Order: sequence, then C-alpha cells, then structure tokens
Amino acid sequence: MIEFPQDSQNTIPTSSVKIVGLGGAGANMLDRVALDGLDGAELLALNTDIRTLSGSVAGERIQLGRNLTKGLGTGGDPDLGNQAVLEAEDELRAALKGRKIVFICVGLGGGTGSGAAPIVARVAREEGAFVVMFATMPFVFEGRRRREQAETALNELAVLSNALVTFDNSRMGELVLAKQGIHEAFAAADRMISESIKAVIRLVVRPGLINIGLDDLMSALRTTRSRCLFGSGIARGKDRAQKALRNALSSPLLDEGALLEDAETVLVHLCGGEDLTLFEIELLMESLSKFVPKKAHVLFGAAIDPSMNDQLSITLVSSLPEERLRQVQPRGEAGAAIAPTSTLEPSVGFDAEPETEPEPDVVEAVEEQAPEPEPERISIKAPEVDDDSWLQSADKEASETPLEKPEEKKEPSDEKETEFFAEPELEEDEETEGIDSDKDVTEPDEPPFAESDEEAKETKSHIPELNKVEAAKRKPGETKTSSEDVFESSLDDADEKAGNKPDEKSDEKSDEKPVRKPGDPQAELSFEGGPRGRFEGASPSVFEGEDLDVPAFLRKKKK
Ligand SMILES: Nc1nc2c(ncn2[C@@H]2O[C@H](COP(=O)(O)OP(=O)(O)OP(=O)(O)O)[C@@H](O)[C@H]2O)c(=O)[nH]1
Repeated sequence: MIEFPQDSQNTIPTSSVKIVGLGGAGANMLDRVALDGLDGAELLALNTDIRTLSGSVAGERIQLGRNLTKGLGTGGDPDLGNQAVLEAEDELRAALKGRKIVFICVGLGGGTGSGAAPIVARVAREEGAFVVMFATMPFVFEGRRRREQAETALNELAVLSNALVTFDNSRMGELVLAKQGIHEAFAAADRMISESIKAVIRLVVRPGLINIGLDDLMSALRTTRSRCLFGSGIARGKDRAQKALRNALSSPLLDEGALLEDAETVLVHLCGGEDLTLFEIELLMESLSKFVPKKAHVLFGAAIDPSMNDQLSITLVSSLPEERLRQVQPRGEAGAAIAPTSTLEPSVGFDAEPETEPEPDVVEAVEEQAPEPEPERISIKAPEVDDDSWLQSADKEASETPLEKPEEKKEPSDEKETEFFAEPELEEDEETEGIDSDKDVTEPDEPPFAESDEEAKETKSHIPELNKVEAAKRKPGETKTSSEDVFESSLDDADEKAGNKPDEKSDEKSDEKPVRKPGDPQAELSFEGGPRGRFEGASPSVFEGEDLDVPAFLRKKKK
C-alpha cells in the first residue's frame, strides 16, 4: 500500500541539523559535503590534529585532546582518541545542544575517529538528537590492526547510533579504476557519502509536496538486527524518472534492487524541479513496484526544489533482516555485492529500541564470528570529477540498461573476489612477483599499506598525479591536505621497498608542479625547497614547540 501523508509530519528546520566531521577522514567528507553545496545545515569539525582542523571548511571547529596530544593526531591509537574527546566533552555538548538530527562522518581504523566516535554519538543522543552515523571501514591493504580497530568501534556505534551507515572503503575503491590510486578511491567514497547525506537531508528536512518525517525514516529503518538498504539516484532529460530509479538501484547496497524483494517497509522520496509531473511520479512508482513486495508498506514523499532545474532525484531507504541478508548472495556484474564485513550486536533504534543500521552502500548488523569481509569487484562506471559529466554518463548508462527486475541470483564467483589493487590480466608469475614469501602478510603487526615491491612501484608511479589532485584541494596557507599524509606514508613505503634514499625521493618530488583549479587565485608553494610550508614573510606555525609546517609524518618519524 502506498501512503500519501497529507500533513507536514515531523519535518525539521535545517537549523536543527548538524553535520559533524570527525578525524582526518571525517574532515575530508565534510569538505566534500560543503563543496557539493548544502544549504543551511551547520558543519562542525572535530579533530586532535590541529593542522587538519584549521584547514577544515567547517564553520565550527573543536580541538580534541588539547592537553593530551598537543595538537597532533593520535598516531592511530583509539584509546588516545577516546580520552581526547572526553577532554572536550563540555564544548562538544554545547555545540550539539538543541539539534534534532546529527550526522556524524568518520573514517574508522585510525585513533581519533575510532576512539572518539562512540562518545560523540553518545553525547548527541543525550542531547536529544537522532544520530545518523556514516562510517567508512578501512581498505584491506591498510592491514589487520586498522580493520580490527574499526570493527571494535563499529560494534559500539551500532548500539549508540540511531542509524549506522557503513561504507567499506575497499568497495568504494572499486568504483574507480584500479590504476587511479588511493586518492581517487577516497574521493569516490567521499562523493558517495556526501550524496547519501544530502539525500537523507532532502528526505527529512526539505519541505515537500508530500513530506517524509523522521518518524517515517525511523519506521523504514526499524527492525531488530537488520541492516539498512540505501540507494540514491539522480538524472535529467528524457526518461529521467526511469534513469534516476536505475541509478538508485545500482547502489552497491541494493544489489540492483534484488535486496528490496523481502523488504517490509520501503521509503521512497522524489525531488525534482518545478517541472516535476504527476505522470513521472506514477511511472516511477510503477517501475519500483516490480522490485518491492506487494504487501510492503511503501512510504512516499516528494518535494519540489527549483534548484534541481531539470533534474530528478530518487532516494530509497529500507532495511533487511539479518537472517535474510545472510541468504542473499552477492550479485555479480553490474550489480554490487554486499557481504557482511563485521560482527555487530543488535543495533539500537530511536528511543532505545533495538534497531537497524542503514547502509547506503553497506550497513551491517551481523553476528559475532562473521567472516572477514572480502573485496569484490563491481563494474559500476567510475563517476567523473566533473559533476555534470558524471550525471550525463550515469544517464547514458541508465538509458542503455533496461529497467528490469533481475530474475536470478547468481552464485558468487571467484572472479570478482579480486583485491583492490590486483591486476586482473597479469600472468600468474607477475602477480606474485616481488612478494616476500617469508613474510606472513596477515600478521597483526604488519604496517598499514603493506605492499609488495611491485605494488609499491605501482603506488609510487601514481604519486605525481595524486599530488596534483590533492594540491588542487589545498586551502590557503596549507602545505598538505590530510589525505596527503596517508599518501606520503605510501610513498615512504614505496621508496623503502625500492631501496631509495630519502634524498632520491626529494629529487623526484621537487619536479612536481602542483596544479590549481582554473580561476583559483591562490599562490602555490612547492612541497620541498623554497619557504617550506608557508608563504614568504609569514611566521612559522609553532605549537607547543612543534613546527606545524613540517608534515606530521616527518615529525612523527623524528620521535
Ligand atoms: N573515505 C575516506 N576515507 C579516508 C580518508 N582519509 C582516511 N580515510 C580512512 O579513514 C581511516 C582513518 O583515518 P583518519 O581519519 O585520517 O584517522 P583519524 O581518525 O584522524 O585518527 P589519527 O590520525 O590516527 O588520530 C583510514 O584508515 C582510512 O581508511 C578520506 O579522505 N576519505
């Protein structure tokens, strides 16, 4: 039954919404949200690392662990992250006071995010907010320690958040071509997270023709021990309704709509420009009905937003009981597969009821001793950096693909269980070349970003390109973005493996010319040489005796 609520329900003003970016990854996600444009919602950045914090676009920033880490990151220690946020709890509480819905963006696996996220969620809940957590899980190549730290935090967050939406970075990484490297993979994940946040905000905040409120959202997500299904698509032009639906269903979390077939409640929200027609809505709902069981409760909302122009967006939110999830095998090819990536206690819903975790790409609520997540290859076309071109390519893809419910589930095949950086066409001996057979690569103590020599060379060969991308994102006065820290670590590893001396590396890097976006007036500093890390005439940024212009990884190395 499709329900058309006539009253305004519980829609909330944008001013009651706060988006929190926690840690380095959270700051990048927040930047992405801001770049993509989101009117009204307040942005709050939380970090131990003062350099990353000061580069954040957020209007509000709180330094965590001022006395504990003295402006530095936690070096991957969640206990430090936990203590650091407790030091700033009062400030945090004041910043979250009176908010009805709080989105928390965090990359799990490091110290600040993993250690502080549960406390941030708790404080937000105590202040009466509905907490939606968007968390990324580390790449497989980051090593077991990070994965374990992430899963420990995830278990806590499943209990503390109202909705937990998990993105596996490895899976997100597969949205880009393997050769595009770490930065593009992060960027792809950040774009998807930003889209998801905007879609949920569109659902509950934007006043619509037919409104969906928090009640509806919760009802769509509320089942015991379930995980959230989430898909969002946007399209323009002829057949835009069909195309938008196709795009939403191709979300890795929906498995081409197959995961909706047992859904009990499905929330559907449409948003279009002033030219949105009733005919389009009917067409879209008819197509969607092929993917949703007849007895399902379909909650429908629609909004007109003149800024959408000729675009139409559709957001689908539902949840799938855990038992059902286990039966669903990943679908190959264009669909994305979802495999449980962690073990979770029952998640808790609004008003302390055990509840769901949403995942726009993966939300999980599974049991202890669940299998380790395995990366799967998916063949969704990589979005272009340019939004419009991405939209056009998505449109084209959608229009070329018939919108039909998949009839058969395919058994997972070994073929798509390919590691993120694996080269599918390599000969067998090439694949193994350079791997140290004496080393147990699953050792808990292996360093993050452990790579074979070949992979190390491969990573290194992307560095100039990646640096250009990151350089274009730097803010005035910033010598590096936080992602470059991660990247520079890879560079170090690559150099070490290649047997290069530090000065050989410097020579290579000094040739790089950072690229600015057209029209951007900001001057550029070269990474090495010249007035290091600051503009000429400016004083060094010294904090607690630390020269913050020296990249964090170098400072950490000195210790
Ligand atoms: N999607 C995405 N993930 C990221 C990004 N940067 C880092 N990550 C992931 O987030 C995890 C945590 O990294 P950070 O957020 O930098 O770490 P932190 O929480 O600030 O913790 P410390 O630096 O250890 O204090 C990493 O292991 C990566 O998997 C990013 O820009 N986008």
